[in-house]
Amino acid sequence: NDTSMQHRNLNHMTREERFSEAMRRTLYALKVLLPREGWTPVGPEMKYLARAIKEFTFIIHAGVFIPCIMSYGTNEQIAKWFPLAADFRIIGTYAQTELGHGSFLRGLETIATYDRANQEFIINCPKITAMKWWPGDMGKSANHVLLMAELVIDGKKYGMHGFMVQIRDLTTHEPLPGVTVGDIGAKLSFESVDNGFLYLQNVRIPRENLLSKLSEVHPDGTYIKKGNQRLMYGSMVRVRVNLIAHEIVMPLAKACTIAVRYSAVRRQGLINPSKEEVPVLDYVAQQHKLLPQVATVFMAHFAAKQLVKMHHDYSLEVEKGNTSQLPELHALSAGMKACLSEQGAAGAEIVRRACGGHGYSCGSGLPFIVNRMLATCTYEGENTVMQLQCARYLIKCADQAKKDKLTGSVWYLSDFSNMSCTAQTFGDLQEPSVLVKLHERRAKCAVQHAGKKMQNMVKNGTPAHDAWNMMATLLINAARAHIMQYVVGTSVTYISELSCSASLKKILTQLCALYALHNINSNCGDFVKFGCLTSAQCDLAQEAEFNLLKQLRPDAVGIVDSFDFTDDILQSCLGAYDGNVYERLFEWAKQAPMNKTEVHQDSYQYLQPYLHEGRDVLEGRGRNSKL
Ligand SMILES: CCCCCCCCCCCCCCCCCCC/C=C/C(=O)SCCNC(=O)CCNC(=O)[C@H](O)C(C)(C)COP(=O)(O)OP(=O)(O)OC[C@H]1O[C@@H](n2cnc3c(N)ncnc32)[C@H](O)[C@@H]1OP(=O)(O)O
Ligand SMILES: Cc1cc2nc3c(=O)[nH]c(=O)nc-3n(C[C@H](O)[C@H](O)[C@H](O)COP(=O)(O)OP(=O)(O)OC[C@H]3O[C@@H](n4cnc5c(N)ncnc54)[C@H](O)[C@@H]3O)c2cc1C
Repeated sequence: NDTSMQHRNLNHMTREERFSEAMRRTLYALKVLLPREGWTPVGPEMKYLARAIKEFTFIIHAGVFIPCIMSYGTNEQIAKWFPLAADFRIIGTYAQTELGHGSFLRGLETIATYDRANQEFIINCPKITAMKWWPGDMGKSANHVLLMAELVIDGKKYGMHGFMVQIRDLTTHEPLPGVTVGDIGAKLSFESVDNGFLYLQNVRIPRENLLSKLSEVHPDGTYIKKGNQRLMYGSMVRVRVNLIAHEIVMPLAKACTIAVRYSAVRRQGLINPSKEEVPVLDYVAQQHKLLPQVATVFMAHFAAKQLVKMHHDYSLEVEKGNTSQLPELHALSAGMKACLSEQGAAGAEIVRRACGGHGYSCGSGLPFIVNRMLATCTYEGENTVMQLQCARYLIKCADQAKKDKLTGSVWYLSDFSNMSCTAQTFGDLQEPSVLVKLHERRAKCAVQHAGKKMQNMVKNGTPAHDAWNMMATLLINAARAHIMQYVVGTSVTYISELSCSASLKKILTQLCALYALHNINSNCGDFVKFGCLTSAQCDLAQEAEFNLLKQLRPDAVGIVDSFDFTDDILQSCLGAYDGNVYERLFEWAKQAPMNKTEVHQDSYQYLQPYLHEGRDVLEGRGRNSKL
């Protein structure tokens, strides 16, 4: 109810206005909403911020920079920088990606050279491709960066390390000497975020600014390794784990809320010629577009909760020095981020398109969501690269499964029990246990298929790295299959263990089955190729999905209402709770800057002469008049 927090009409703002408005709202939220004694918002504040986050800035500061201080800093460094960052007295970002490199981190070119005489690091971007490019909040907001750079001592390279680098004066906010920094310009989305560029030339920082939890440099230049160096990639694992809830599940839930509510209101065409126009939600084709995406929201939410728990448990183990869970967590977080962002971004576009012309209007709130979700396929690990990372782990596990009994998320790779499907009716294929088994078998076969293909190539003399490259598409499919079995399996378990009413459990079970069946029907080639289903059973799987659409249709609006978004958060003329779509669209359009005058003077100056000339032409007075 605080009008300072209510969204302005963002679509009618310029990019710079949106940037300033986001800054205003974010700082107001932090000042008003968050208890001063703590930092991490909890309870209703966190729930609100997570829903309102889309037009906040400082997300990298909050979601990456601060967690990195905790992950990579020593206790002394945390004690120094965490309070400053938590109170926003310093604003930071995570500066890793460069103009020339984002995915291949071993190719990063920014250098931090140790100067023993002064006990300082000298930071340089030796060429244009070394310039940091993309980090959020860096162009105009941040005054510090957590800079990921190649550490060099006496000419020897030690790999990527994290350095705290101040880039702007804390009083004037001007760039410091040797710092060239700015905004990278208009993007597909994230209009309110100043993703920036950063060119560093001979910038000196104290030796103490190397974040030294995992390694340190002594005053005499001695380099000490202190832990599993793969923990240096730990911040990316954490963000991949966290962004699923914030940047995939939440926006897809918003898009589904808008599209389902609108589809219940929008009447268009006839099913029975003798009856009146129907709500488009009555078309099975529309249900087939929308309801599987609603199911994806729930299944991704359940799977993400399990992954967050896994990451939490792993973090506790790391504190005890046990990093044995890291390979599985890396593979799972990389695969989940890639596969769910792929599904989520595609799903948001499917439901946008299902809203016809008004879905193309920014007044629907849908283009904003779609464009924002597209970024999840690229940032925090480009999806293809992440899927190949996941596949790398799966191929290793498949080899190990030949001699060991595997546990964890890859246990099914060593399950050699009979997994043939005996389903005779479409009801059999709605059974959660049957759907889980089908997904496990498909994933196991996909991993083994990719592995076998590569082994055969290597046996025939192809170098292993070439075999890997040539089979990349099969490896990516194996990663997707692995994640789908994980999402279906964890969701079935989660729902079965949920203490809730029978009616709610029934709906959730139906949504889970719909998600699994939609995945089967969208990938039935794999399920038949790997002998998981017969062609006849594939027909039953389609029948099973259609049956679930029919069963869920009556509850569709109630299900999306349960996401509990306010109209202010949705920012949608199509998805507002009162369903007054047309009145809202008209009011919204009238507020457009284009309509602040009846005649648009800027363009009229070009039009006017033609209007007069046209009249002359029509009345026979104009140039070369032939009329
Ligand atoms: C302020 C208002 C208040 C708001 C309220 C607060 C709310 C805050 C919450 C927010 C939540 C989050 C929201 C997030 C929003 C997101 C916004 C966008 C942010 C975007 C940021 C970025 O994009 S940062 C840059 C990301 N970049 C990448 O991810 C780079 C990807 N590339 C790599 O990771 C690596 O290059 C690689 C893994 C692809 C290859 O690395 P490398 O060549 O070194 O390794 P190999 O492939 O040879 O493998 C070697 C070996 O290492 C293992 N390994 C690789 N990576 C990892 C890892 N991460 N962890 C563990 N192990 C790893 C790999 O498996 C191999 O092991 P083997 O045993 O040898 O097989
Ligand atoms: C909105 C947004 C916010 C961002 N925020 C930050 C931030 O805060 N901090 C930060 O450091 N970075 C940030 N980034 C950068 C982001 O992390 C990189 O864009 C991402 O890691 C991809 O790297 P790249 O852009 O170099 O693409 P590339 O790696 O060059 O990928 C280009 C193409 O090559 C393919 N490719 C690359 N390597 C392989 C391979 N090994 N096998 C097969 N195909 C391959 C990819 O699949 C892709 O199709 C942000 C990016 C965006 C879009």
